[in-house]
Amino acid sequence: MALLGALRRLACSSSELSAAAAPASRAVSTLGSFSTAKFAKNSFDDNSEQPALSGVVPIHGPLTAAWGPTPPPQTISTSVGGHPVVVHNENGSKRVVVTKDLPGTRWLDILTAANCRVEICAHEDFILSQTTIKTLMSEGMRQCHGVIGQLTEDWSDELFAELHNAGGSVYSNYAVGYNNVDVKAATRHGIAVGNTPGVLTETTAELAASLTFAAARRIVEGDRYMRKGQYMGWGPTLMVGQLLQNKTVGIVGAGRIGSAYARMMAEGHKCNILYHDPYQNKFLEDYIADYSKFLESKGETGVTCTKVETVEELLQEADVVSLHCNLSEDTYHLLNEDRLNMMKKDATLINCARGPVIDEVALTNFLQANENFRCGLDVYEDEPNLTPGLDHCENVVIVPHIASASLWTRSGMATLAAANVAARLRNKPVYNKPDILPFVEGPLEAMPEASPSIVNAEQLGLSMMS
Ligand SMILES: O=C(O)C(=O)CO
Repeated sequence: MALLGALRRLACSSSELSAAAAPASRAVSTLGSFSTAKFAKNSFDDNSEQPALSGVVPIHGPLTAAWGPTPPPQTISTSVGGHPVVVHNENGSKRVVVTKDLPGTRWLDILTAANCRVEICAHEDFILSQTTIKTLMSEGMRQCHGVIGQLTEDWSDELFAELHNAGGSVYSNYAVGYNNVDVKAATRHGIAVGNTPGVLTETTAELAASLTFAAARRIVEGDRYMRKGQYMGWGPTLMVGQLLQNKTVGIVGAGRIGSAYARMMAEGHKCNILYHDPYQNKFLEDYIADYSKFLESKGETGVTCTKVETVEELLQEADVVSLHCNLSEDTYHLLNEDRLNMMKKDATLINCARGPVIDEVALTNFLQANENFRCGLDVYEDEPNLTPGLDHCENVVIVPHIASASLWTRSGMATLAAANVAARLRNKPVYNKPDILPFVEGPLEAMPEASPSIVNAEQLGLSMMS
C-alpha cells in the first residue's frame, strides 16, 4: 500500500494523536526522543493490561447451551454487487460480512449459533478495495450488522460510516494488530472494534526464532546455493555464519510475543536477554532468574534478563535484535539509518512486528554495505511491495507475513473474531481475562458468553464480564 496510506493508518492507530492524518515529518521528528517516549500503552499482541506472562488460569463458563444448538450447515453461492459470496445459515437474522474465508469451522458454528447469516466474500483479489468492501456491506440497501475484516484492509472513517449506516455495531479485525483500523472513527460511529490476542504468541515467537537461525546460519542462502548446483563439496569457509549459543539477544517490546521469543532464546540457546519496553516485565525477569539458578545447579553458566532504558543501548550490545513492539507514532522508523549504524556489523535483526518499524530503504542500503549483517523479515513497509534491491540481498531472509500462520493460531484467530462479533450482536459483555483458551478449546457450550477482546470497550462504555 502507498506510504501515505500506511502513515494515515499509523496515525489512526495511535492514541496519542489528536488529528487523524499525521504528516510524515511529524512522525519522523518524534524519533529522536524515542528512548524517553512512551510506546503505545499495550504490548504488540496484548490489549489487556495484564503482565505479559501472567499465570494461565482457565476460566470456563457454565455448561449451558447459551450459544444455542448448532443447526445443520446450509451453504449457498451467490453474488453481491458482482462479487462472489458464499452464504452460511441463509435465514439467520443478523447479517455478518466476512471479507475473506477463514480457516476452521468453529468460527462459523459460533456465528450460526448466534443466529447470524454469514456472507463470506469469495473474491479472487487478495486485497479488497474500499469500494468492494462497501458494496459487500450495503449494496442494494442491505443491512449489515457486523463485519470480520483483514489487516490488509484500510478500515477508515469511510468504511465505519458505511457500516454504521447499514445498521452495524461491530467490526473485528482478523488479527491482533490493528494499525489498519481507525479506532477513533469506529468509536465515533458507535462501532465496537475487536481483535484476536492470545492465540498468536508461541506461533509468532517460533517464526521469529526460525528467522533468527535461518538468517544467522545462512540457511536460505545455502538452499539457493544447492538448488543452483553450486555445491562442489565441503569447505572450511563455506557459508560460515554466527553461533548464537550464549550470545546477547535484544528484544524491543517485551509483551506476550517478545517474552515467548526471549524464553525460547534463553532456555533453548542460553542467550542473555536485554529488553526495551516502557513496562518492566517482572514475570519474564523472575522466570529467567529461576532458569539461571537451575543452569547453575547443573554446573552451567547462568543467563540474565535485563531491562535497558534506551533502545540505543540495546542496539549497541545485542548480537541479535528482535522487534516485537506495536507500530505507533513512537516506533515508526525506530530502526533508521542512524540506529542501524549503532548495531554490531555482524548482528542479526528480526522483524515480525510491523514493516514501518524499520526504514526499509535504510535497511536495504545497510544490508548491501555490510555483508556479515543478517536480517530476517516477515513484514514490510509497503506490503506486498518490497523496497527495490532488498530481494537481491543475500543476507536477508524474507517471508510473506506468515508469523501467525500455524493452523491452530489461524483457526483460533477466526474463533476469537467470530466470538467478538457474535457476543456484541447479542449484547453480551466483554471478556476481561488474559487467558482466552476457553474460547478456542472445549465444547462451544462452555465458551464464555462474552466478546474476547474489544479494543474500544471503555470508550463505548461496554460492560465487562464480572
Ligand atoms: O495478527 C496480526 O497482527 C498479524 O500480523 C497476523 O500475522
